[in-house]
Amino acid sequence: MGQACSGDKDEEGQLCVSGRNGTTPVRTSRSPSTMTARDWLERFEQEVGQVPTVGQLINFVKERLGEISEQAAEACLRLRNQKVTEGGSSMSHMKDNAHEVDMVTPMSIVIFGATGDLAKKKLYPAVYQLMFGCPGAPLVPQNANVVGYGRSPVALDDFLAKQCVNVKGGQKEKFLKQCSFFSGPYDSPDSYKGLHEHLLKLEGGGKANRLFFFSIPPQIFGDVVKCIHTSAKAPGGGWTRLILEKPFGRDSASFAELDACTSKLFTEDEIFRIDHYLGKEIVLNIQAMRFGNQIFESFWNKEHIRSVQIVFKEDLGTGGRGGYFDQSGIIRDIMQNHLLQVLIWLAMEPPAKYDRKSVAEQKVKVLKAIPPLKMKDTFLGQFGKNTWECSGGKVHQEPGYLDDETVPAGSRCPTYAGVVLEINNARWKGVPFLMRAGKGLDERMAEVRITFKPQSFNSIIPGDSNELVLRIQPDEAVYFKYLNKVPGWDPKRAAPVVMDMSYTKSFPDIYVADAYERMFLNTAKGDGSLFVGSGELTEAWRIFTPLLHEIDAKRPEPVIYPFGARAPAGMDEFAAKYGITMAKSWEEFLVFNKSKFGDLRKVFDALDANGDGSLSPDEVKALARHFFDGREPTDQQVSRIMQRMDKDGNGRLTFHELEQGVEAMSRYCLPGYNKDQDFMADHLALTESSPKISAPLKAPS
Ligand SMILES: NC(=O)C1=CN([C@@H]2O[C@H](COP(=O)(O)OP(=O)(O)OC[C@H]3O[C@@H](n4cnc5c(N)ncnc54)[C@H](OP(=O)(O)O)[C@@H]3O)[C@@H](O)[C@H]2O)C=CC1
Ligand SMILES: O=C1O[C@H](COP(=O)(O)O)[C@@H](O)[C@H](O)[C@H]1O
Repeated sequence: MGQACSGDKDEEGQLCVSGRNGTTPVRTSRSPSTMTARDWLERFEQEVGQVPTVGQLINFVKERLGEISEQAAEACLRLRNQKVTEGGSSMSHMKDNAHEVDMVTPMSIVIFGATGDLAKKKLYPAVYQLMFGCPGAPLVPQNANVVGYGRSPVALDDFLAKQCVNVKGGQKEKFLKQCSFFSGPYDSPDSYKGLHEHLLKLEGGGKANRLFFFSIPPQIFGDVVKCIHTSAKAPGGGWTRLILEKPFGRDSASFAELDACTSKLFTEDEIFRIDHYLGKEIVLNIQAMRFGNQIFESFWNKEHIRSVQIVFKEDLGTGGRGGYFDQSGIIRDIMQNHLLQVLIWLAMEPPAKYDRKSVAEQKVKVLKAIPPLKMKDTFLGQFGKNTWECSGGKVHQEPGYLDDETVPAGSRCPTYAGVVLEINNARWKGVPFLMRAGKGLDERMAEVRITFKPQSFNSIIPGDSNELVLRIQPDEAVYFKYLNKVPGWDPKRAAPVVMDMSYTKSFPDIYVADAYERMFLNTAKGDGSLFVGSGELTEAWRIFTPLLHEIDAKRPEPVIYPFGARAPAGMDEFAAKYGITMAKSWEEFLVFNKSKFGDLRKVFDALDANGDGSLSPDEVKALARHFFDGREPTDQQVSRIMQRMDKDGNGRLTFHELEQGVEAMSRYCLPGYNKDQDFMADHLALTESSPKISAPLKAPS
């Protein structure tokens, strides 16, 4: 019989786990008879590379010791549960003592391109948060030196007033005192000697750690890398780490050149290629969902999943930076990096461990199974100008892409693309992965939509496919659409409902860090598991380069869509070729069901609780929820609906405004849709018997 050492609790409250076969060889320094539950847990994680389930852990001990006592099993259970609730898997970016920030050695953070847009929008605010602003701050030393670097001299106060305008918080003054600026060319070793002297003074002249952020155009990366290497590396044995912003080249050849130049001078452990989507909460959550639960991994495959959509939408154009955008286009700007990274984390096999090397291995492996993209599996669009009426009868005008003065006349650069990827491995063969991304659309939104395969038993109670949606932004959420019986006499009457885990509801008041905060923090820790490896970039460019070269050479004509559209005309049909139905917007449901306005009136009246003939934004939310995809629209979506429909601008929507709004929205909803959709009728049918329309059925929590 295995036994727990009697009442043997160590200071952490763990019972010793020992067994009959005390001679079983073990790798830990302790003998099996003295191994604690923690030792066994660690050993499991070392050998298997994940946090075990309780059963796995007990079997693991049994296999090695022959038996395990009940008491000892309980100790394992407690410890394992404690570890899971603390968020304590060995996923290094979640909690990993192997990667700690050195809070003692002086640290300098140098931002190349400090006068630029990214530095202002993201970098200075992120560094401030880590030093002073976020819960638990400081997460990097508060006396870190934050040094901006740029080509032209600046007056420091003016520079800080402009570039730190987005830094918000009570300790801003203290932070600004830590900031300085150094000017010089990017390609002169002498200038970097000057930078080195400047840093030495700030650091005190001894050992220091240095983090260099490349917020500059990639064509000068090579010069900067060389100059840091010759003249500005960290002194006294401190670490030197480089964070490189995308784009990492524009095709296979240019990436290889860039990579050769950086990796000749710095090791892979010193290079942190950033993809800020990897720092977004929902993207990070893919790993926790897949590998921290029991159910997801068991249906994460071609037997159960019919298609995967990875979607990025922006309601902005190119904002006068079209000249820059025109060099890349939406595929290079969003797909080859951000959306592909999301795809990788969704599709890769579990890594043996959550360290940089093991993660990179699995990422490369899944990429190797993806054949190069083909033009026939690609849809291209470009936004044109549009005009619409909004609140108070004001007319809103949006220029088209070609109206941007910085865009070359007649450019065919795609601002929208849809591409379908295949993954030819045992897990995914035959499952289409549709990526679609666009600027100048109806909303800012990014999501993953996983649609499940109907199974033979579904003929008993037919209905729509289940969908698991991971909403990356705005309003992070995970929700699951499934069929639920409608309360009442008919046992077969079921309707789609939503099991909704929105972060604001499930984690109220929790601090959601900006992606750049995490990326700075992980670099300071030396944890590269969330950064992009050289091997995976080689593969990523192999997949995209032939298509990009063909687009560059042949300049296919993109489909022009009006600014603010949900998608270009023809995109739904393109998706349908792969068996994929793109989610409709709330407005479209209304537009397509105009003929049922009588019913809309019923819903409107039912929601108009005080009977004053108008709906408040909250009531509009309920209306939208009723017709949309079952879940609550975000505040942003509701304010957009109000903006478009509330013509007198009084903050309430009359039925007349709603009707007119639907008419106006018909202009957005492009021809070619199936006008006979009966979605609205289905939903109304559900509520016919109920006098008051309320939220859709609440899913069990
Ligand atoms: N802005 C964003 O939202 C995002 C940007 N990125 C990437 O981050 C990096 C920086 O972006 P962003 O701040 O928008 O870029 P900017 O165009 O604003 O340029 C940043 C700085 O680089 C310097 N610079 C610009 N052009 C040149 C040039 N031809 N030669 C030498 N130096 C130049 C300028 O600084 P100075 O003249 O003072 O030396 C400029 O302030 C880029 O690689 C971009 O692709 C990635 C994701 C999002
Ligand atoms: O990398 C880029 O990302 C932004 C969108 O980032 P998000 O975090 O706001 O989703 C995009 O606007 C830009 O064009 C692109 O270069």
